[in-house]
Amino acid sequence: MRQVSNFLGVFRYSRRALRLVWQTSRRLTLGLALCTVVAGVLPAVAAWVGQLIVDSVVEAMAYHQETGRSLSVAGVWPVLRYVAAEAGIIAAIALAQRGLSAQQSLLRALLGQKVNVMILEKAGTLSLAQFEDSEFYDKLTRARREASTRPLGLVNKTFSLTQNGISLFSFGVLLVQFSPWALLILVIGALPVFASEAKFSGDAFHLFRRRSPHTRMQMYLETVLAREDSIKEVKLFGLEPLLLERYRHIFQTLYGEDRNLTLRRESWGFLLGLLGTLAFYGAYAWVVVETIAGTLTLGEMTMYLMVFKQGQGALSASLTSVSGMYEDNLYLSNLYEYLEQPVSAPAGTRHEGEFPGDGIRFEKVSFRYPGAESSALSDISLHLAPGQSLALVGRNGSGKTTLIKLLTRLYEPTQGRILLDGSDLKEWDIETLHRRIGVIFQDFVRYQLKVGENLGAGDVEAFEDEGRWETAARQGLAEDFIDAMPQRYHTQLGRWFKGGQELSGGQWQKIALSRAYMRESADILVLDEPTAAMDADAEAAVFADFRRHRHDKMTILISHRFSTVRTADHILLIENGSIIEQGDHQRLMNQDGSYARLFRLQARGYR
Ligand SMILES: Nc1ncnc2c1ncn2[C@@H]1O[C@H](COP(=O)(O)OP(=O)(O)OP(=O)(O)O)[C@@H](O)[C@H]1O
Repeated sequence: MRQVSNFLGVFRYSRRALRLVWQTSRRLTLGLALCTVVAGVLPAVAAWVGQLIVDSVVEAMAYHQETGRSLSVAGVWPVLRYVAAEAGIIAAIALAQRGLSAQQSLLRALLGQKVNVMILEKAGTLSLAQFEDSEFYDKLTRARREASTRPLGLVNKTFSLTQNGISLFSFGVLLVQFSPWALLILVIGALPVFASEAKFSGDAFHLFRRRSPHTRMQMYLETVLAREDSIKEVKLFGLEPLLLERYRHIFQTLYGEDRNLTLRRESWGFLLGLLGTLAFYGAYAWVVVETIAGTLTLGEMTMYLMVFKQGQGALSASLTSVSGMYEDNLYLSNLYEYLEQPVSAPAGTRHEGEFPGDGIRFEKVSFRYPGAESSALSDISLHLAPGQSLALVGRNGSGKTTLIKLLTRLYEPTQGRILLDGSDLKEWDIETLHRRIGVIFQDFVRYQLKVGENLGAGDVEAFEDEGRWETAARQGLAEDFIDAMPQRYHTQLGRWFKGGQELSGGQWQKIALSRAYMRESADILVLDEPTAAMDADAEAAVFADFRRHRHDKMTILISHRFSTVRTADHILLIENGSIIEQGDHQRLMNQDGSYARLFRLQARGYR
């Protein structure tokens, strides 16, 4: 029973794949269907015309022998007309097959693009938590790597199976006139090999799925070993042999499993295939004997021989389709699993808070990362009013960036709530919220795009606005080095594309800072260690400028440099996810606690 449902599983996703192909191009799908039917029926017609040729040849020969007449057009024409008809049929088959392959290539391109766009559109709706979940990330990688070519593969194979099915059926119609038993023997002989194909294809997929983490590790190692941003360190630390060895080791394990499966699959395929061949040649011998006995005409024998030959071909093609379809189906299940991944769409609709001008409030906020053992933040309460600045300090891993992730709604608090202008962040329309926040994270993105576009990324509405690029670059202190570049704002950045210029760490940081300034409409500015890679002059200038910006905006600054932190209106010292001291610089110094100790420690270092 399981085998049967396994086998029927072959068709599980065919309908969805077909719908996808139909939505991609109706004309091409119809053309494909038409060519499939034509290419399916015509071989049987050709076999039948073959019979007519032989029989009419035999008849014409007998006629000439009996009458002793010499060859005449009238005598030969009845035979030649069939030959001409067969030539026509063969030409039509060739046309249908060319039509099939042309339409398939066109559909492949269109469909690949459509599925990739679907995958990327879906990626845009997912939460950060989903991206950080390795199992989910695995699904995404698998979907991207394989599934873009699979839907058309499935449809092609479904069509090819249909085409071969039609051929086999029409051969059956011819064969049943000889003997229904012969037909039955052939069908029964072919079933075991079909079943084994379906089983092994299933095994292959499960193998593929189970080891996808290993495959992903292999892909990762490829990236580390061959990409410009990691090669510097890999070379200097001499990591190549070690990583390459790991890469080889993974391959060896995977290859061993592959080899086992391939050997089992092919040996069973061969043995069970023999059964089919046996049945086939049994029926073949039967036809030959019947012809010798005179029950079948020479023409009929020729037809059956052709039917057998082509039938064998159609059968093995169907077999290939079935095994491929099974795999395609399983891969598609992965694609749909990914596409159907539930997303908790932010449901808020607010464009304005209940108390405009109230600023940001955290009320007893705690947060634990999905799957983490302990909380990254516990019981955080704070208030930041417009025009005020807040600095977060604390050891590595104390929870500073996590607080920003909650504020920007990349994650939801596990307990407590965060209010903006008196309303819970959950109630806010997510785009309105994001428009109000300008943020640069430590790991900001270095887009391999033009300088200007790297700035424009901060405000999609002004993505191409050169005037705004220049203003932002001035505020972000990037103007000088951009002006010195060969094509100024139109210089390509990064090394991936032709003519790309690489920047220094500090210059990239200035680009990121300018990007945050692009967000003019934002009244909350968050800088997560924005100046770590800048020189001291630049840092001083950034903060001088920063103060000018503070009039009506809320600024949140994360930094390990106490010299810059001290100017903030409000300072939070965070340890293990909790606030342990807070107040302005003077107050914290007067308290003479951890902040004061750390401040003095750093000040000594600078002296
Ligand atoms: N995506 C994540 N999934 C699970 N745990 C995380 C994740 N990101 C951070 N953490 C954990 O949460 C804690 C707080 O991390 P966070 O990045 O907020 O620290 P931070 O104070 O910004 O540190 P740093 O000064 O090094 O930037 C750390 O213990 C870290 O291991």
